[in-house]
Amino acid sequence: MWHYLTRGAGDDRTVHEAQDAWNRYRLRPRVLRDVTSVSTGMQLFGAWQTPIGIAPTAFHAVLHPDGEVATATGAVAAGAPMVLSSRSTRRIEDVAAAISGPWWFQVYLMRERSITAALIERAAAAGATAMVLTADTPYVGHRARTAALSRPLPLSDEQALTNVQQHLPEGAGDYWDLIDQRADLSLGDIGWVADIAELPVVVKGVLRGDEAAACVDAGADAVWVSNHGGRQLDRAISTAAALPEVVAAVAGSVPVIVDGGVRDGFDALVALALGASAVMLGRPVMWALAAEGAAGVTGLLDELTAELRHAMGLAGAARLADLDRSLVTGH
Ligand SMILES: Cc1cc2nc3c(=O)[nH]c(=O)nc-3n(C[C@H](O)[C@H](O)[C@H](O)COP(=O)(O)O)c2cc1C
Ligand SMILES: O=C(O)C(=O)c1ccccc1
Repeated sequence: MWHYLTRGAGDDRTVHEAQDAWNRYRLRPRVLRDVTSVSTGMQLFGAWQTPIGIAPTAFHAVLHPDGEVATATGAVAAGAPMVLSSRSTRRIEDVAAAISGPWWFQVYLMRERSITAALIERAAAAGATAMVLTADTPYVGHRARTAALSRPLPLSDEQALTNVQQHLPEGAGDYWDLIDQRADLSLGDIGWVADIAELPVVVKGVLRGDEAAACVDAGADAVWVSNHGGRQLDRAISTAAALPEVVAAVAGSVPVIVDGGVRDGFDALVALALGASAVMLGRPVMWALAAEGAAGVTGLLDELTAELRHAMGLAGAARLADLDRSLVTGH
């Protein structure tokens, strides 16, 4: 499990660079601003108390007996956005029941489109307020080092198939093939997801300005700068390096979200000042879930949010809207 979570594709070059890349920026604080009360409140396909949220990650039942239900419970208590993975080990409806407010659903296009469509419909019916289409995984990254080190995940077929079982065609032989990733996903799929869900679509896994602009032209309602935590294309650039180019290219037409190597409130502050509207956490949520369940997830999100709030005040920003590009230098 440790290897599955921590490592990435190839030689882990992209994984190793992720955290250092945020640390290459430095802050240019404002002074003599009233920072008596600092708010981290944020609106993005829902209203939240913090712009620090939960990136979609697979198979939470391996980390905690309550799986994604515990993660969702932890997110709600922190007022943080949560993105539920297509590879959730808890039923979409059961996770949604743990959340009274908004949440987002991550879409993997599976080989059998009708299964993906059914998951999208169920998520929308259960109260999701946005769809996150993962674009960087036409097939899963080559994780040879992990494979050499790891044993199979302690995950039963029943857990892995929780959400798809009911949609498998009668007598389907190789169902693993039906739910595997599609390699032919395209810009047209943004509209495909939007039409089924009747909800905004975020495209996750964008690392270039021109690609972000193409997504917006194709109807994306937000773009999410991500290299999938270094698990897809090794030697892909860091998200800290890619973010400014993407922000410049979309020029305020849609919100930009970012993840990858964000580990404290200062990383979050840098990302928000560079123009991100929200900053998402992958692995840290999994550590917190494994260690302390829902309370661990809330504790993690609260701690990073408190750190962000304190740093915002010292940088002279009382609201997220006060954060701008002039606050950061470097890279
Ligand atoms: C174990 C693991 C499973 C993941 N599963 C998914 C997934 O199901 N869907 C998806 O879009 N991204 C998935 N991701 C990528 C995350 O959403 C996110 O992009 C990445 O973890 C962010 O980097 P960080 O872990 O450094 O915070 C996964 C990442 C990890 C570590
Ligand atoms: O491991 C991953 O990063 C991931 O996104 C994934 C893809 C397919 C199945 C499970 C997880």
